[in-house]
Amino acid sequence: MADVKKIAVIAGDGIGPEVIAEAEKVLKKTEEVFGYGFETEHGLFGGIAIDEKGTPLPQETLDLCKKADAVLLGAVGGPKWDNNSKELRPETGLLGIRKALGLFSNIRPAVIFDCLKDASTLKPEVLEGTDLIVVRELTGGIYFGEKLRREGAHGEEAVDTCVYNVQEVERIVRQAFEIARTRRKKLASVDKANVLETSRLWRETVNRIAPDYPDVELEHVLVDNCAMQLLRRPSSFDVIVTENMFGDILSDEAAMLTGSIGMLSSASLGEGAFGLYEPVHGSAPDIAGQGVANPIATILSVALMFRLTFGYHDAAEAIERAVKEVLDAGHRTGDIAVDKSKAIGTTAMGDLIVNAIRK
Ligand SMILES: NC(=O)C1=CN([C@@H]2O[C@H](COP(=O)(O)OP(=O)(O)OC[C@H]3O[C@@H](n4cnc5c(N)ncnc54)[C@H](O)[C@@H]3O)[C@@H](O)[C@H]2O)C=CC1
Ligand SMILES: CC(C)CC(=O)C(=O)O
Ligand SMILES: [Mg+2]
Repeated sequence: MADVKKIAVIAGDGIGPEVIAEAEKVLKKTEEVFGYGFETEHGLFGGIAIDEKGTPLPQETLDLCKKADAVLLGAVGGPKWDNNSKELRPETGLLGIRKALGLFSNIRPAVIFDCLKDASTLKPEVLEGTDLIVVRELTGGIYFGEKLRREGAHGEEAVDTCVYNVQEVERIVRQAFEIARTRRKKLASVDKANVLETSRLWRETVNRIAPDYPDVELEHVLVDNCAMQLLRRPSSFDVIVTENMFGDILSDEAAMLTGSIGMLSSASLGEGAFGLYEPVHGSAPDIAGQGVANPIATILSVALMFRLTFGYHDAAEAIERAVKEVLDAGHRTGDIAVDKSKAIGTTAMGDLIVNAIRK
């Protein structure tokens, strides 16, 4: 058996534990089929950690993640904690873990499975050939800038500050150029440089380093236009690099090209091989506890973990092949089913994929 990899599993809230259970079955099956060794340890995180430990990100959970080779995360949040103070919000734990682990780069691939074209709200001919990656800056920008409430001339005011420095922009943009080099060699840098100073710094930085990547075709796209072009000509995008909030919003939009946000996986990376892997979706309180969530985003996040952190390309391919095989055979969870009456549940979808994993 290859050396045992330590994986910290933090399932979180809502559908988090439901989709993580299926991803863990996939881990186990790849152990059996490929002989890789995994040691998983669970940590409390998000709303459940607030309830049990009084904080969304307990120190022991952070320590568990730091000791691990990779982290598998479900999702956090829910109405129960929506009116809590900032420190006691599950989402604060999510931002905190990304920052504490130095995960500045969030990679979100949106790949269309041919057999799911009818599940998208877009016409199949618009989707034809769509295969893009959103590279989202993850530890800067308005989500992390100073926030305050104050009394203004017209009553209470709220302030969110957006800050980016050159180093933060340069490291994510270089990574995006490198990723583009391994693909169709096209990079769209998305900003709002006609209005925002942080975006002007972003664009200047992109233009300064672009000559280092003469083989990559660069376009600058304003974020409002990008939101529109993603629906108009999605197949023309290859790699999209953008700041934290724009990337958050555009990747949810890109998810709908694939048919459902339940399909979109993500990797959050820093300088080394260590990574945190999670679905792009949230805790989906509207369907939590019903056993109907689509586990594919989380299962494909395991494939990303194998490829990007462990270099287990054979197992990553086997998982992706298994997902395709199951979808090609017509199996659908409710979010991607055209005929909802034939939809299967989370566990059934997980079992089908596990059974389809082979060398
Ligand atoms: N990474 C994380 O942990 C994230 C957490 N959140 C949190 O999640 C909570 C809910 O946020 P929403 O805005 O509702 O976004 P959401 O992504 O949880 O749900 C949006 C819609 O997509 C559906 N959906 C999401 N994942 C699905 C899946 N796997 N299978 C089938 N349908 C799925 C939901 O049922 C819902 O209708 C909030 O507390 C939010 O802060 C939101 C986004 C990311
Ligand atoms: C707390 C939010 C930033 C979570 C989210 O929407 C995301 O990371 O996609
Ligand atoms: Mg989001």
